[in-house]
Amino acid sequence: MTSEALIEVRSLDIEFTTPDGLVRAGTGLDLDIHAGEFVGIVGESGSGKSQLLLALLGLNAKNGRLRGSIRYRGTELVGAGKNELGRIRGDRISMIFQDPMTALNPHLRIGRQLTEGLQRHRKTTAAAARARAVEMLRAVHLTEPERRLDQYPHELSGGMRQRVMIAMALICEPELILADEPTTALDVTVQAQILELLQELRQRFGTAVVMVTHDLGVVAQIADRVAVMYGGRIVERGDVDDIFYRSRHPYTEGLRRAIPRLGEDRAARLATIPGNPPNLAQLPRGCPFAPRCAYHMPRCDAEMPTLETVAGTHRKACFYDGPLADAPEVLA
Ligand SMILES: Nc1ncnc2c1ncn2[C@@H]1O[C@H](COP(=O)(O)OP(=O)(O)OP(=O)(O)O)[C@@H](O)[C@H]1O
Repeated sequence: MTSEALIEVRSLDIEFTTPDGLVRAGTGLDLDIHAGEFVGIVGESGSGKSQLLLALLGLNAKNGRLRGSIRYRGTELVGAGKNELGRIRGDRISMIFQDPMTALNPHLRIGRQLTEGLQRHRKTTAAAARARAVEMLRAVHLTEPERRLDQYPHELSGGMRQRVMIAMALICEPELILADEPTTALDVTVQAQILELLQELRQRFGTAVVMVTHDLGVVAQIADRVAVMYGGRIVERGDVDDIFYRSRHPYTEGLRRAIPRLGEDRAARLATIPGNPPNLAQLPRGCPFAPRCAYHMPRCDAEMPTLETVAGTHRKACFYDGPLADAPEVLA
């Protein structure tokens, strides 16, 4: 892995104008993504993870606005024109979604969908594109790749469709793949296979991956670095071990407790963090996690803590400096 930054996000705000007021899906986001690394972005539903991912591709709703800076190899993406974004999107940076059915066209054969991006971004003959599509389907371990090209998405299982999406995302050999909950819609066994596949392909092609998930356990297995989001902010980030074994943010502690463990009742586990995430249209003045935080202090209601260095590249945005209740715990 090199230390070259592919993406530099600085002071990024992601806002939506709505009848209920301004929705702040992202506030003051700072993040670097280096060539070849696997970055996990974790948080509960509504914490702004998906919007951050979409912002990296300049994809934003009509009522949305980006402020701040996102540089891809030095090129500013905030405010970039359609042509510039179009050149990067699908070619240098591509995306995998949670539900392959929303990204795959049900009326088009797999082969056509796979080769479309290649033919748009590269001058490739139909025969060469088809050969490349077969090669990619092999790379994602789909059996009978030639036959798959002539099939429609509904003829494949959910896991197979996700493999097709990964093949589609990889076909132009992007430098970065953005994956939004790519395994959530799949059953546990297939989930593990897809994660393994992403890891294998990353090593083989040297592609960086940013994966969004609500499950800290998923990124534990696979990520090099992790950013934890809450209320549209990154509240803790660091190496995967910083976040798992040396976490210093009470919210991360809550997420860690919510990781499925063998023999545990799922319903009981999900109740680990009491209360609800904040309404992004009515964020409090202080720390948005304060109302749910077991380490809450009066100062937390008045001021928002900024990301401070814990050690090395480990950062946390929290005024509480003592040990967390489960700090010595090592995950099984
Ligand atoms: N076009 C829009 N207009 C208004 N609000 C929006 C728009 N798009 C997203 N939001 C809001 O932005 C917030 C962050 O959404 P986002 O999808 O990034 O969260 P998330 O952490 O990925 O959660 P999930 O796992 O549910 O997707 C949500 O409250 C959502 O309602």
